[in-house]
Amino acid sequence: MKKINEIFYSLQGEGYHAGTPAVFVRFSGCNLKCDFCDTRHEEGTEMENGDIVKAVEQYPCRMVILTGGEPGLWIDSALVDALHASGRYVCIETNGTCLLPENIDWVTCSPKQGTSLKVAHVDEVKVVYLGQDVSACLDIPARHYFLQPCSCQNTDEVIAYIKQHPVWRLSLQTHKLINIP
Ligand SMILES: C[S@@+](CC[C@H](N)C(=O)[O-])C[C@H]1O[C@@H](n2cnc3c(N)ncnc32)[C@H](O)[C@@H]1O
Ligand SMILES: Nc1nc2[nH]cc(C(=O)O)c2c(=O)[nH]1
Ligand code: SF4
Ligand SMILES: [Mg+2]
Repeated sequence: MKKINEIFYSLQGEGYHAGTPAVFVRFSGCNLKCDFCDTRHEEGTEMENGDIVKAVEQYPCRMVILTGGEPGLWIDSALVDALHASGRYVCIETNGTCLLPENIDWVTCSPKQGTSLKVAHVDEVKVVYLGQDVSACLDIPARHYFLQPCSCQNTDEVIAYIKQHPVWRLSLQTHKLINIP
């Protein structure tokens, strides 16, 4: 059984796949307590892998985004296999502190200060930028490096930093700008 906070259909708002229709599976609970966290995730309902796949199958898109809370606390290769068998492309949003199954299609890692990473494979690094030293995040091997303003509040600061350090790209939380989930 896995504890699920919500399953909803929207567009990926952030990072490399921004604009892509996706079903979000939000797992309950997290091992960190980031001051800036914009998500309520503690409440939840217990679901089997089959129930999760059935809920995802209500929607016509190919992309599924496992998020939370911290989905790495819950997920296993059997869930990812079941989503693959249902024809889905499986992405995860993770803080990187958990070992993940290797069959996930796309890993977005958002490292948090003072934590050590256990995630083995990362496609995109996406850091919430609040003026901290982010240079060590570039040591994580990945295909893309994004800085994301905190709740769309400090975009000017993020743009200025990126213009000085052009290995980074801007990720806006576009869903908040257009008022969708
Ligand atoms: C809610 S977290 C869930 C997944 C995982 N726990 C993590 O932190 O990556 C999803 C994404 O939202 C980002 N995030 C959380 N609060 C934010 C905020 N106030 N502004 C911008 N991004 C935020 C996280 O850094 C992460 O990239
Ligand atoms: N539209 C939309 N895109 C997102 N990308 C990552 C999200 C998350 O909370 O993990 C999120 C979210 O909550 N909504
Ligand atoms: S790791 Fe992710 S879900 Fe957990 S508190 Fe931080 S931003 Fe929120
Ligand atoms: Mg969110």
